[in-house]
Amino acid sequence: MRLIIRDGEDSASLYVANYIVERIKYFAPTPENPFVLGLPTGSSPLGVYRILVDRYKTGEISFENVVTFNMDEYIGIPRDHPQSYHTFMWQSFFSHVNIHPRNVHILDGNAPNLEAECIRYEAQIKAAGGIDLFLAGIGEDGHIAFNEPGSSLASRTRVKTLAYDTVLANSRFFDNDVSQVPKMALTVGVQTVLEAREVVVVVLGARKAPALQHCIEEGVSHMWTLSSLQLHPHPLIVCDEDATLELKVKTVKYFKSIERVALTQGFEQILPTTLRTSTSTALKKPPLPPPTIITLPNGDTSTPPESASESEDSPAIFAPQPVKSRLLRASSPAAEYPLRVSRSASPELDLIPDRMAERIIGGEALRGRLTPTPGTSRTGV
Ligand SMILES: N[C@@H]1[C@@H](O)[C@H](O)[C@@H](COP(=O)(O)O)O[C@@H]1O
Repeated sequence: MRLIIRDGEDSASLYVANYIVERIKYFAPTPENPFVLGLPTGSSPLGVYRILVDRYKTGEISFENVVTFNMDEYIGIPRDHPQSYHTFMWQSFFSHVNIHPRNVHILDGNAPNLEAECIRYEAQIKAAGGIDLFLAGIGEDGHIAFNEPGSSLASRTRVKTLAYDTVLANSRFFDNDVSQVPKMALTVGVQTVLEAREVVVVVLGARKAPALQHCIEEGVSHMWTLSSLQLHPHPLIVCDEDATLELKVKTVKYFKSIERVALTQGFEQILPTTLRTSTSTALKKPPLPPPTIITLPNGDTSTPPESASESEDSPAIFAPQPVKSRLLRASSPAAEYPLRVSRSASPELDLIPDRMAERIIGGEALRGRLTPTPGTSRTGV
């Protein structure tokens, strides 16, 4: 985990914007090998977007070959609603730079089949070669995207109910009227974020201080989903002084000293650029075969999510790699840990057999009162 602390919002935003510009420029994206950028909404990234727009206007950076995927979108408000994330992104950023509309991806919170929309989104990310850099903000409850407390750390893009704290916090954008705030959203999952080659989080202001403290100083917890970044190989959090208010003095000094020492040694507190991003197309994932169309129970069609078998095969670490933890790769725990017994057709008997009774002297009488053996009936127990 790298934590960069700046005096205020402006200097923190400047750091993040410079960082993104550097990443894109070094990557030297082309139409065949675009830079894939994950993007957030909220007030935290606004300063970053402003600087990126300025840099574009001065000719320093081009978004011609940048593909974007937004983190989330409300369900049920019109796409052109002033507070939709579509509106936010076009007003704050996309309209001011040379990005191709076809390269912009934002979840459709009005899709006729929301689950199919989520599956499609994951497939689009995979087809783009994965996300090179995911920029994020956080909620006051430590959520990343809309992965509210209690979200699975193996979650993927899905429909999510918003926590009351989030509805309350976001009511400032809806005339402070909680009743107007959508209660559900589509969001990329924690796992979707962790699979980005690099994650950069901007955390501003005292109201984010408790969340930052939990995520930096405490353990990984589904109650503070940003803390999952502790499992990512290349996470960077950039915050202002106010956001550090709940951190121990020792923690703040430690992270500041790392940056200072790195600078006095003549390098930034980042991995060598050549290790982080490559201009070689060979390092990108190969294009996917045409997606298989599946028919959902309600008759809609969609593409299936890819199995978790990929990404084991790159021996050289040239670019930031997706998380390989077995736990975090488990898109389906049931598939990851198959039962050794054949599963019963009856849900009542669909349990792992417990043969403890066999090990208890005189346990015959107990047999059947413990977890049933598949194929036997509980009748008469
Ligand atoms: N879904 C978004 C998050 O992605 C964002 O990080 C958060 C913080 O917003 P702000 O930066 O305005 O505090 O707002 C919403 O909940």
